[in-house]
Amino acid sequence: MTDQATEPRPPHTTPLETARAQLASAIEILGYGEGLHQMLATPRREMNVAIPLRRDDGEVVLFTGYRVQHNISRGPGKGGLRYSSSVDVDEVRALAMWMTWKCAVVDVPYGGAKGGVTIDPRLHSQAELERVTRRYTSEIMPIIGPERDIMAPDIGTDEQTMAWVMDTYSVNLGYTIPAVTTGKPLAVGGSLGRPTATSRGVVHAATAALADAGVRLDEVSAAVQGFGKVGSHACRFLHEAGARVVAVSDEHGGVRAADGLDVPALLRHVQEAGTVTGFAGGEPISNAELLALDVDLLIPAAVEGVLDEESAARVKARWVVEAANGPTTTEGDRVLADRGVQVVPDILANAGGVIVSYFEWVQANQAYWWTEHEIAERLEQRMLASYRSVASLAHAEGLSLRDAALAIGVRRVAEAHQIRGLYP
Ligand SMILES: NC(=O)C1=CN([C@@H]2O[C@H](COP(=O)(O)OP(=O)(O)OC[C@H]3O[C@@H](n4cnc5c(N)ncnc54)[C@H](OP(=O)(O)O)[C@@H]3O)[C@@H](O)[C@H]2O)C=CC1
Ligand SMILES: O=C(O)CCC(=O)C(=O)O
Repeated sequence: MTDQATEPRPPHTTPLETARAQLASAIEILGYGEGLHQMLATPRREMNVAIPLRRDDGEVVLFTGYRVQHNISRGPGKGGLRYSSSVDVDEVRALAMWMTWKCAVVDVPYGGAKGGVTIDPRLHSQAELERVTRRYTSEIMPIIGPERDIMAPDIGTDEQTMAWVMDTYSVNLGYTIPAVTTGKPLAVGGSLGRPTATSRGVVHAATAALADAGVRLDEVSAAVQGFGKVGSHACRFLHEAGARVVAVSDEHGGVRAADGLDVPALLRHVQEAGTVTGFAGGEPISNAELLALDVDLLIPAAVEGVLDEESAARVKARWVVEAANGPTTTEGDRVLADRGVQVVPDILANAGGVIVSYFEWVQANQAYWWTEHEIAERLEQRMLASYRSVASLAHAEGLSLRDAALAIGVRRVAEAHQIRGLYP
């Protein structure tokens, strides 16, 4: 009999290890050879840049930034820009690889890319963040552009960041080029519906997964980890659809109310306090406790790796819908599968953001703008059609939704290589 207390813990799985293991699983399912595997595992192009910043008080500090283009065979690189003190090149490589499969699964004509700067944006003024963003953009100018690589917001960045990137790029070329970023403010060529698109897509994916089991959203309870751009709107949409949102959290901790949180009041609290903690309409709860709550639907919407072997073993939810990128490690995935938890994978569940980014890029390229209704309708159609093709393959082949989504995404990218003549 094993002594649980003395058994060594498995080493922490990094996002890149998770991404590589997922690719290996898809390669096996598809029966591809080692040459193609290596090509798909390796980023096509990477740039590391040094970003000196003169702080508001005159001190000079140096940051490191990255842009990784994992694959550009189906179109330009596409993916967010992350500002976080924990960003490193391997994390950006993993996020870029996930973008490649995501864009292919929902069939938007892009490859996959991601950027990051190792900086905690909460410790800097807007003026400092603007200088960092402009310097980072200037350094990576040679590899970005509307036909090369298009940026969008991710953790720690927002519409304003995208406006600075777009302006820096445009000023360097001498004319305005809105399509170099997406997730911009409307005033500079942003799209209606982009700020809420990822969250809407998550709720469409959740609705479809529940419907496959004959369950409606207004019958379920939900817990959401992360209350930023994605998590906060996801809570709002779940609440509006009649789901009982019983717990939410951010990096400081969480709040819980068994009968359901008053989400509009919670959103007002966060506007004032900057955190969900201290909300009078709920009891305090830790992030670890939130993941283990007895709810129907669990939505991780924060960072990678939160559902590992240990935390996954405590999950009581019947569905995990991954709003975050890479929230489940390979071991966590196995544990959830063994326990019968249905996981709607990140590359499908959170693709609403890149779908509406694609709509924004199309609109900017045409200089012709769609209505919010048109965008919401096209987003829903594409999310549901993508979910259906993933779920059908999973059903037909006896695969998990993750393996089915990866198989579709990886196969489409491999086909592009083959047809272009790059098949090794
Ligand atoms: N923005 C988008 O369009 C898309 C985002 N994603 C993914 O969604 C996730 C969230 O992104 P986004 O909402 O944009 O990012 P934000 O920076 O807007 O929000 C991140 C949220 O996560 C919280 N958080 C950070 N670290 C932890 C932690 N260790 N435990 C619990 N909560 C934590 C933050 O808390 P605090 O506020 O206290 O710092 C904040 O509430 C990321 O995985 C991102 O890659 C995926 C597709 C598109
Ligand atoms: O909107 C985009 O281009 C990509 C957003 C993103 O970074 C993601 O989907 O992870």
